[in-house]
Amino acid sequence: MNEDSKISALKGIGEKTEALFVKAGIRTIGELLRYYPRGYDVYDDPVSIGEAVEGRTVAITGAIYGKVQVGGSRNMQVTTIYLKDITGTLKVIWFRMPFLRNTLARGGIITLRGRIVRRRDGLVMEHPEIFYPSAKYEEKQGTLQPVYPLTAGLTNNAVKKAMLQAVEYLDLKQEFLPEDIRMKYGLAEYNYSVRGIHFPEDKEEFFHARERLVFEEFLVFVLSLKNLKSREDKAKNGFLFRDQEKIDAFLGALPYELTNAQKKVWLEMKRDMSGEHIMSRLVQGDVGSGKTIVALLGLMYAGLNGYQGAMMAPTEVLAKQHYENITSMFGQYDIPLKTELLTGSMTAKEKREAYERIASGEADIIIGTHALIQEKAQYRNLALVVTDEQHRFGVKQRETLAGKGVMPHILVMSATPIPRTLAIILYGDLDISVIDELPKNRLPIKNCVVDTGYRGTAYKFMQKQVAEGRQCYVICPMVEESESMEAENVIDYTQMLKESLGNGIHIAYLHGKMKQAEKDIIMEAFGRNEIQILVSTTVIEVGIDVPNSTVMLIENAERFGLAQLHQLRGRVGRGKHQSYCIFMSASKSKETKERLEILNKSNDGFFIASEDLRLRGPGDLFGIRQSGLLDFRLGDVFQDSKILKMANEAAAELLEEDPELIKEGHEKLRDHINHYMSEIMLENTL
Ligand SMILES: Nc1ncnc2c1ncn2[C@@H]1O[C@H](COP(=O)(O)OP(=O)(O)OP(=O)(O)O)[C@@H](O)[C@H]1O
Repeated sequence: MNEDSKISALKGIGEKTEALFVKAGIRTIGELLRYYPRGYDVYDDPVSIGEAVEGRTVAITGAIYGKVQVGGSRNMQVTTIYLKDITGTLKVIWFRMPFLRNTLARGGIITLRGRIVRRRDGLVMEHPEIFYPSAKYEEKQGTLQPVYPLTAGLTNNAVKKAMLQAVEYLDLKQEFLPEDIRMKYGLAEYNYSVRGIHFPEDKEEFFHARERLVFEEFLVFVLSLKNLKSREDKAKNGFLFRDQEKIDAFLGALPYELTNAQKKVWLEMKRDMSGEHIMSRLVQGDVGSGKTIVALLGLMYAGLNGYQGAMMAPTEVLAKQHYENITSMFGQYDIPLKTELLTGSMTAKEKREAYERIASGEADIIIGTHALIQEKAQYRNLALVVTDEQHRFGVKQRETLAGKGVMPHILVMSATPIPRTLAIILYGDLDISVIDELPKNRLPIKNCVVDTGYRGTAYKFMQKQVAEGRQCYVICPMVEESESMEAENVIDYTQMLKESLGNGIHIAYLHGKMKQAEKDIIMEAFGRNEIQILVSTTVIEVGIDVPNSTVMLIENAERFGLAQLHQLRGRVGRGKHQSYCIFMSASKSKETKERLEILNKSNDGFFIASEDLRLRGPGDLFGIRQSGLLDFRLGDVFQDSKILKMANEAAAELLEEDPELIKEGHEKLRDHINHYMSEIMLENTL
């Protein structure tokens, strides 16, 4: 058995379980080993009730006090007990587990491990794991138990069981980092690290293991990027671009003037596209800074010069939004270019017809999702691709397109405020432009951080804004237990909001489990102001642009990262009306207040990102990754910026000494990079 063996080679994995693993992208032992935990349950020593702090997950040993109660609604039965120790009494609840009643009714000493939250009647432990009798806790005490990202049907236990076996077979895998690099940067060995990331004995082992794996991930990334760059440096610009009067006329007719920053970027793009080499440019700009219009100018430039331009959006909702805006602008400003939409959810017939118009050159500007670069999409003369930073679209896509013999100009848009030093490493293959100025007509968003007692006032405020013709977003409280409950939760919340606000205001909801067509209908209606209040999960966060919306109410703001809150807030303040963001939080903790205060004070993405990092501190690596930027499996470019810089330095040294990686001790690393590059290619064609 080796890393390429199928996972069915492991004990206890039959056909059904294998199918579940495959659904999660795990076919081989190697893929299983790289399926890293998304967090850990830390089984710390039990604390007393008096020491229980809101927001923490703790273990508490105590006596079951009084009767077991089962209440709540039929859909959501709630089992309640009281736990008592010498420092106090704590309420404990479980959802949808009425059968616990019999076990708990026996009374006695028990250990419970769960999250402490604040409810109306004080601190409550929610849905804890039960150790009964309490001595059972000792078996787990002091350990870190992996928590894996799961797809429907696959349990954490199933992954853990398979992983334990895979880790056993690890010695089959050889170290591939060159020994001198491992020594210089003090990195742990591969075997130790893989074992340590899945089943760390203690926190120290976890940190060492993680550091090595993050380094390895960054090193491979940086090396492939440099590899790509050296190949691309030579790419000559085979297109002929001439200035287009229609673009100047278009700019003159727009209801606003471009900001100086936008003008500068547009000039840089024009220079690139008519220059000697193929353009590879990243445009970085804070939320709402007006990146879309700049991208559109690029697309028009391609189209009016007789070429095709394509724009790839990260979600279907966004692709549709761009398609509609661009199509209507072309109509309004008399731009003789034909637009085409291409997304995964279109019917086979619709897609076929779109492919035909793309291949024949009838379509000039093509807007869509991933589908844009799939095998069947053959372009007539594609000269520009605009993409989004998400999912490393830039790198993957270039490889795929190059594989089709097409070498278009590339423009990557990013709203992530990464400091320049990091951007240069991460986008080493791109030139960087920054839009560092917001449109002039903008009024800064007014922020406030409030507790849930303010909810009624917030609703009245939204009512008033709607009466003035404006629109609002409400980000619903999150449900951590499960995705399907999230949908239910949004629906319940919407119902409650309808009851509070009465008829006359159209309120609709949006969540990740809805079908694409349903989401489209809602977003389009919201765009036309037929819906005034949109209740949503965070699916709304990227790029949605409805400038008439002026209120963003975020429930449970304490549960989001600052960067994400900033993105959410960016959905308002996009037009000429004064906008407001209300961060509502049930938490009384000082840390939460301090964090939210940063958003209250500032609307500047760069400042927020740096403050967020400062507050969290470099040791705060447990649990969920914060940014998820660039789709790294383990590394977080913000929190692991030191490791990223180290890996970059190591890559530069390596390539200087051995540019082709052919010297002794480097072959395994080279194989690994080739494997990584082909993985990227594979993901593209799936
Ligand atoms: N120079 C400008 N003056 C006034 N309004 C502008 C200007 N440039 C863009 N806008 C408008 O500002 C709004 C936001 O622009 P856009 O959607 O391009 O932002 P963005 O940078 O893509 O933001 P996000 O990252 O949040 O998607 C749009 O409604 C757009 O029409």
